[in-house]
Amino acid sequence: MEEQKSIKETLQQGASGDKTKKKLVIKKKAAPADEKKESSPSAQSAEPVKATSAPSSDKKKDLNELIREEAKRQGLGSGPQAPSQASPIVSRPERKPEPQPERERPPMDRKPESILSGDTSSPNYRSGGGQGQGGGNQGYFRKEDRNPIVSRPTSPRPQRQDGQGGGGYQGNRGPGQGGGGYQGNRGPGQGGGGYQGNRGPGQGGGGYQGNRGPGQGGGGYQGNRGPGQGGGGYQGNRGPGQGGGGYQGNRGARPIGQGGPGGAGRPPGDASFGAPGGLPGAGGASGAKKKVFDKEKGGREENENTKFFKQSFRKQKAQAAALAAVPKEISILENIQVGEIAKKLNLKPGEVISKLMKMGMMVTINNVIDAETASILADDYGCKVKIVSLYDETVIEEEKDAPEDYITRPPVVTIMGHVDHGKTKLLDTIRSSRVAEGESGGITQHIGAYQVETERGKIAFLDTPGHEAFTSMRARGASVTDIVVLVVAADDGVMPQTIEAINHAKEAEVPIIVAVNKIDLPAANPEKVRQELSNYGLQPEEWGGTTIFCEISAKNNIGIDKLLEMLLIQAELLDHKANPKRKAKGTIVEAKLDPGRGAVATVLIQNGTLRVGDAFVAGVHAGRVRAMYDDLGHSIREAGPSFPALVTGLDGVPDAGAPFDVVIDDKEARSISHSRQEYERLGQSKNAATRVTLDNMSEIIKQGALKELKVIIKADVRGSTEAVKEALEKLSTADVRLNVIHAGTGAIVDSDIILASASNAIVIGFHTRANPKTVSLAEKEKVEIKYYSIIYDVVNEVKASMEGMLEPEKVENVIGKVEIRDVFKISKVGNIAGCMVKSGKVTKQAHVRVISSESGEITWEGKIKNLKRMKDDVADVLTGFECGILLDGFNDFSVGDEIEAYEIREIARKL
Ligand SMILES: Nc1nc2c(ncn2[C@@H]2O[C@H](COP(=O)(O)OP(=O)(O)OP(=O)(O)O)[C@@H](O)[C@H]2O)c(=O)[nH]1
Repeated sequence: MEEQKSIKETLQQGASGDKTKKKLVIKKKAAPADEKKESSPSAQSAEPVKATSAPSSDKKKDLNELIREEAKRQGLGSGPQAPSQASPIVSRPERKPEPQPERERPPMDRKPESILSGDTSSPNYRSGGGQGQGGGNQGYFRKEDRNPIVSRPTSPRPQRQDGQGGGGYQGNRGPGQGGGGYQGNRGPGQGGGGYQGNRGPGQGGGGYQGNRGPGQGGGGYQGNRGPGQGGGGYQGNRGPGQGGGGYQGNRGARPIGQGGPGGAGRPPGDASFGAPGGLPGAGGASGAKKKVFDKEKGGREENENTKFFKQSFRKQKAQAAALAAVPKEISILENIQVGEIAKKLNLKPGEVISKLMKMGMMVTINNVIDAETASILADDYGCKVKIVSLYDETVIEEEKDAPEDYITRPPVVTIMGHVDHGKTKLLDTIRSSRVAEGESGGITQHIGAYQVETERGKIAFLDTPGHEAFTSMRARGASVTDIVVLVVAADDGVMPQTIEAINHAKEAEVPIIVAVNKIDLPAANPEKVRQELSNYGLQPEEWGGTTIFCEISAKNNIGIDKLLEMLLIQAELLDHKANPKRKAKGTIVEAKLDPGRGAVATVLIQNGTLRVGDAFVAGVHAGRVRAMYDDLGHSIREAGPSFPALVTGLDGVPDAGAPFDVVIDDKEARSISHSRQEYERLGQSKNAATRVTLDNMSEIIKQGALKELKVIIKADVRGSTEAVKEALEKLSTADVRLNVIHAGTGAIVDSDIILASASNAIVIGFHTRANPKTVSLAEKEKVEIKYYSIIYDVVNEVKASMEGMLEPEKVENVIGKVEIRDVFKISKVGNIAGCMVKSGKVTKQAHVRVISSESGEITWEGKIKNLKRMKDDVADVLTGFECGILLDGFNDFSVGDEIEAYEIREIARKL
């Protein structure tokens, strides 16, 4: 009773504004141990009936009376009243009594003053209305108590779904609900304590909350309300979109979207306690409490709670809206900037950045992520990622044209086959025979492609060594060839590159015509070729298959006409059409920087007609046709479908296989070129991750992503090529096949790199090197070139790589390049190379290799015996200085050869 007295005193004092006795309330926390026990869940659990009729009910009665009394004193009325009455309590909804258990009065720990003053900061704040408990603020409990208001531990809890927490009676509910206090049957996503009526999903907050629509949050008493409201404190019945803490009356009269704690007589959105908008007469009473409320800690909490609820609600709402806007599929390049993918996903960059951070990636808006990361990210938003090429990403809109304008165009033919089987000779024979037929006039020049005219019609040939043109174009996703002529030497039969060519053609779904070449040779065995090719799915027509075989001799011009005829018959069957009336569209066959004319490109027109003056985009470059030539050097004004034209007027050298499109004007051309260059820059780092190297090989094998290790071997002599090839092929295991896709002699050249790039292969140079241009191409394409001089090293290293047991890597660091400008023969000493250091430096201690200026091959490797500058022995000589070099045991060098100086460093492998 002493305690009750204290409370009463407190209430009275609180109402009169005297704050000196507030400490009395705090005393409540130190309630007698037995009383505490009674109200504790465990005690209630043991004796539920007793618990409900325990002395606490007396306390409750007294307390209720006190509160009513106080409420009356303040003119707030009691019990459920009509909303028209000028009292916040009056405006509470009438609730039908829920089938609730009897309640136990909670321990009191809040300051009554704050209750009376409208402080509903505690999420557990509850005010009655249901169960005939009358109006007035009644019942409050500490957060820690969880559910002191309704403690029915023995009441069987109705079945509920996952994610529900909180004590006290809780009706059937959906998932994700938490909070204490009585809570009626509710939808998912609700949290909060205190009595909460039947509600829709997405509600949170504590305290009494009437039956409400979805999306509401906030603590304190909140009447029946429309959707989208948040905020704490007492809030009357209101329209949608209103939030705010503190007491807020019925807001029917206020505009939608009000927030902030309410306040007496304040305008909407005012951040303080106020009167219910639209309810006359309440302003005075509530306004009197304003000061108290503001100074109370509870007020601050209220604001914080309100802010929190509002923020989290807004966040949820924004997230839901954002998710709805994410497309089902996006297309990206292999690499994409964070900002760019956010744009494509219709999300804010911040959202994407935080998602990536959750995935363990610290990124900024400008960072680039790879396609795999992008896919995982997009997948989280239910969006699929399609990886496209640079040119797909910057598609140039197709011109609409009439079907009746389409006419049959000449076929485009690529010649492919194994090395030395006669591809070049065949092309030469076809071309020279035509030139000989009297078409000469201009200066014949090699432009990489040409058209020939036969009695039956025209044929365009791509005049570049088969694999290089075909593969580089395929590597860039271009498909220009209609028919492949597979040249197989009748005396040699099917060889690795023959098979490679078949596979390339099959992959590109291009029909093959076989030209069995060199039938003039005595060793020719065309039947054997037929037999061998049958094993690769090329059944000759005469054997009941579908493949046309032509026996020819490119050298002696035998069977060439027949071959051309067969090509045209095949073309008729394919019936490729094009519209010469539309803007030109084609593919770059080859391009280079011409000293006199700048960048020039051979363009194979695939559709439309190209004219001098047309603005165009070629790959990542823009231009305007300044001049055009045919393969004979004749200046031409226009070029129609299947015509290969040499074009000048480009602002850069495009890649072979890049698309060529005529656009409206220079401005459009420059704009497309600019975006492509941007995308290209972003994509530069992409290859590193996907290319196979000796370092990452075992990891890729382990991931199961590598079933076949492709290798290109280049060696100084044919014997070495075969030996290395044989030794490497033996390394094939059940899991990984080692496939030498190309083995040749001579220096490593661009076409090796292009093939390696298209096939994801590594290049092995055995006693041979790549020239600087090829090295930079390899760097650009991220193709690994490994040099060896001992076959044992090649085998061991590749084997170790496949098994993931690499020794520390010996890294060769080229420190300088020296050109031999003179050779001095000195008897008994040997030949002294009179040199100029072209780059870096040469040191006495360095390893050196001599590279032949003629073949590009390494002719010797070893150490320097003597390094002299003028007459002095020196330790090193720097760029731009002359020096004399005596090699340790090698004299067979010539003027023009290069000496490469290098160091060898050992570094640990990073697998
Ligand atoms: N006897 C004979 N020799 C031929 C014939 N066709 C080509 N050759 C010879 O075979 C050799 C190789 O011919 P190329 O045309 O260079 O062969 P390729 O397939 O283009 O070779 P790569 O460009 O190295 O791939 C040359 O010496 C030609 O003269 C032919 O029909 N008969």
